[in-house]
Amino acid sequence: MNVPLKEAVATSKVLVVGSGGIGCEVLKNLALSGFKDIEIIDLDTIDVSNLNRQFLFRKEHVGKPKAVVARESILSYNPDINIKAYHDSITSQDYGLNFFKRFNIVLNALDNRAARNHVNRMCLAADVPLIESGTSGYSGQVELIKKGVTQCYECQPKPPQKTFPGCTIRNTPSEPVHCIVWAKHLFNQLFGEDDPDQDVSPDTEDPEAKIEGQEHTETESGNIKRASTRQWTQEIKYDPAQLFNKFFKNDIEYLLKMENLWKTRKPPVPLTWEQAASHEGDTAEEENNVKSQDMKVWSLSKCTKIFADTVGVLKEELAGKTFLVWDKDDKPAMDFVTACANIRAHIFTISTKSRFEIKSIAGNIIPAIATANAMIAGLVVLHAFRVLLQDYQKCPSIYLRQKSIHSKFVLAADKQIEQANPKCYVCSPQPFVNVFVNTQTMTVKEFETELLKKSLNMVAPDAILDGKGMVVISSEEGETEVNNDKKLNEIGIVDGSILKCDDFLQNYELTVAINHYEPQEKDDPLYKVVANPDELKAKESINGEKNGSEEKKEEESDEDDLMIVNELEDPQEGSSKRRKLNPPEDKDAEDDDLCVVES
Ligand SMILES: Nc1ncnc2c1ncn2[C@@H]1O[C@H](COP(=O)(O)OP(=O)(O)OP(=O)(O)O)[C@@H](O)[C@H]1O
Ligand SMILES: [Zn+2]
Repeated sequence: MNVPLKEAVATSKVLVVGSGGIGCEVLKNLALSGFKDIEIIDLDTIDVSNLNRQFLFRKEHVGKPKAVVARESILSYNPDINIKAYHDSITSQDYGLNFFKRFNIVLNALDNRAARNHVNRMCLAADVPLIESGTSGYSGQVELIKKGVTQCYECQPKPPQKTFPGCTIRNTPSEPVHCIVWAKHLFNQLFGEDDPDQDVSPDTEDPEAKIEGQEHTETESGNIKRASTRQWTQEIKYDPAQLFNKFFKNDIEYLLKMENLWKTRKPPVPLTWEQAASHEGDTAEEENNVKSQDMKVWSLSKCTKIFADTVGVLKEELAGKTFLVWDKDDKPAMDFVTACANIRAHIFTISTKSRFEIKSIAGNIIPAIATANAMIAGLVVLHAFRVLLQDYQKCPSIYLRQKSIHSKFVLAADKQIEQANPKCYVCSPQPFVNVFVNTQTMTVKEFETELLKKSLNMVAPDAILDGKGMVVISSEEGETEVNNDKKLNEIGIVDGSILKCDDFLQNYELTVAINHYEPQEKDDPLYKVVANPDELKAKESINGEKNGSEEKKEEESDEDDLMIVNELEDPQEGSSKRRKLNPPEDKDAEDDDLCVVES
């Protein structure tokens, strides 16, 4: 390691987000390469299934917070490191802009898109370089995200995570996976947390099923009864025969009445409890099968028996609890899903599957590979070295992939760093405004009127709380009125929050960073805005016309309460400068950068 790098490593402050498979490896690499100031955050506790690859954790740590144990293990390698652990979600409002600004670099080691999007946006706003990474089985990727230099995590649309339309699941399954998803939904309807999106009964709103001229009527089997499925199940005391006949006979008969669905498809065949229990068709084949129990495809009669048995066991498990959580590793829960998925597959003439196959589909299982995590974590820290020396151009994305006949390389790098997408909603240059408000006393309505409209020249603002994706102010009447009288902090707008604001009536977007501020002296303004005043207006619209805000400026502002400070000034020094500048007689040459809104 050369001297400048050694120094940079020893003096930099690093945040590691996530201490799972990649995070443990990254932490070990950081500790062994001389980093002295590390913070680590993870929301989870240690599960026994983590131990095969998350080597900072041992059996005795199961159930303890990952971040806390990771810190202790790292300190046992090197007690001289200053390392702080947070057992929390990075998306919590406690980790706002000012939290991120404290770091020289952020290293993501996460496993979900929502948290990655959040950290991406915070790092862009705080202008802190972020190294993003991930693995999936034997594949992986490392990518640098640096404001103004590279593309961001959200520059390119990501393929949607695979979901199936509700009507395919409820009305017209055609593949085993559709039956497996339905069976998981059935588990939740009977034993799990109520989720209206997981209805299992026939979908009468299916556009394909609609008969022209016939309005939808509320029917026994259709959407309307949905809410009472659990109640009915309790009333019949989880009687397996009645449950079976509802889901596999009555509901199927109901589906058959939606004749449009079966014009081009093979119609399902309703199945009664008695028929299924005494079904003989494939028993002999099963008996002859030498494979292990998990690899066998159960016969229909066996599925029916297991359905009845597991309903009994799960009913007992539910007693005294509000709901059960489906888990692929919970035997009765997995057996129930296997049985139900195969019974439904039988009804729709879809191929049935072994418990093993159904488990891997139902659990979305892609095995985590320790060596893939280790390679990616090594590359993350090598990228971090270059970033600390500001060698950004030497940090193109690197991909880990399985060796194939097409390529003998396991690691492949892009030729150069990817430029940002100029149309990216998240990172395209957008006026950035720092506002200083008392988040504990200002109401949402006051914020909208005083800040967004009067100070920032918006006419019909929509404001989204970044990271949470929550619309806090809407130009649509009635949509966010409930927020009006709430204090900003009551709806999660706190120091370090970021609001994406868009004007419905003008071509005008702003990113607003919130800073909590309490006036200290009598003549301190109630709030302040730090921005480039030229940016605080609508862009010309497509046809070249200006709109809205010019006139508005004329009529507004009898304010002593507000000042707009040019962003070239240090906002933290605002109050001393303000005192100097507010009274007209104090104005001197230095003040040219400042713009005070006058009445
Ligand atoms: N919002 C978040 N804030 C903090 N940590 C998070 C957040 N979301 C996910 N994580 C953490 O990121 C880590 C990702 O690690 P990994 O992909 O190895 O997942 P895992 O849950 O440990 O393992 P697996 O999913 O394979 O069972 C997890 O420890 C998880 O708790
Ligand atoms: Zn972007």
